Amino acid sequence: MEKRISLIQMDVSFENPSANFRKAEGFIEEAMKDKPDFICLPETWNTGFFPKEELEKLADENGNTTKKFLSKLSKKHNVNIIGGSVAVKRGDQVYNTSYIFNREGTLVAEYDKIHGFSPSGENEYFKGGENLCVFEIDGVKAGIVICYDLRFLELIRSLALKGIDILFLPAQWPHPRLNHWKTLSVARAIENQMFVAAVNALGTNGKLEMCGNSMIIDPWGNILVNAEEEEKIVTSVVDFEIVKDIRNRINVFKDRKPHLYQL
Ligand SMILES: NC(=O)CCC(=O)C(=O)O
Repeated sequence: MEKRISLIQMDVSFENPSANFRKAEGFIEEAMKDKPDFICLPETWNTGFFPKEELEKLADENGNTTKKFLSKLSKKHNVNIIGGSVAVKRGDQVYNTSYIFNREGTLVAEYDKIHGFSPSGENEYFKGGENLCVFEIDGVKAGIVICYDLRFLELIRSLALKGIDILFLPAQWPHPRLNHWKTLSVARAIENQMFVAAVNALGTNGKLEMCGNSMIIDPWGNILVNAEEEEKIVTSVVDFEIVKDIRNRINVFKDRKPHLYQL
């Protein structure tokens, strides 16, 4: 089974949700020229990563604006949208939440980022999620994690053990850690023998400069496409037969000895 995946590597305007919604809509329209089955947005594309003083004011109340927006566009274009993530206010907490919509414009899954990036104080401003997220769209079994979650290999192995064939990874990952972004994304693809669709942002937040390099990586660790550091859409075909093939050739999942380690 083959699917076309488009990553929107967007320069996110810091603290400017209305400009970001306009830009995301334009990019989704433009991505349709590549006839994708899946379109993916980056992390906190509504606010940037992340406003501190203005967070509560700028966060999307119950995700209502984002859900309406993604539902309308996925239905209009008959495309599945992995909605990156947005800052969402629920009750008196703010979450870093991803919404996933299918071609019919129906919300099929949502995920709250589990690990807040403590060096930036994200864990103090956002409430961390408590649930893993696995979903199926168009016959594809997928999981999602957000940015800093990438460093927690146990989380991603847990998703792989639930049988996912592709991991979506929206991010706002900055310089100077481009090397970590690339190396860890490729490592997660190789060690779990799955595709990784890693969609980073561009843009600045004070001293932080996001490093782009959105990539689709196959289970052998080949980078099928890389947006480098340009604001643009990149698209690749992914062939899910490769997942079955590599797992037959080098059957890591069969050869594991989990009684000797935690996971
Ligand atoms: N948005 C993030 O979670 C940033 C993560 C990061 O910069 C890192 O892990 O390094």
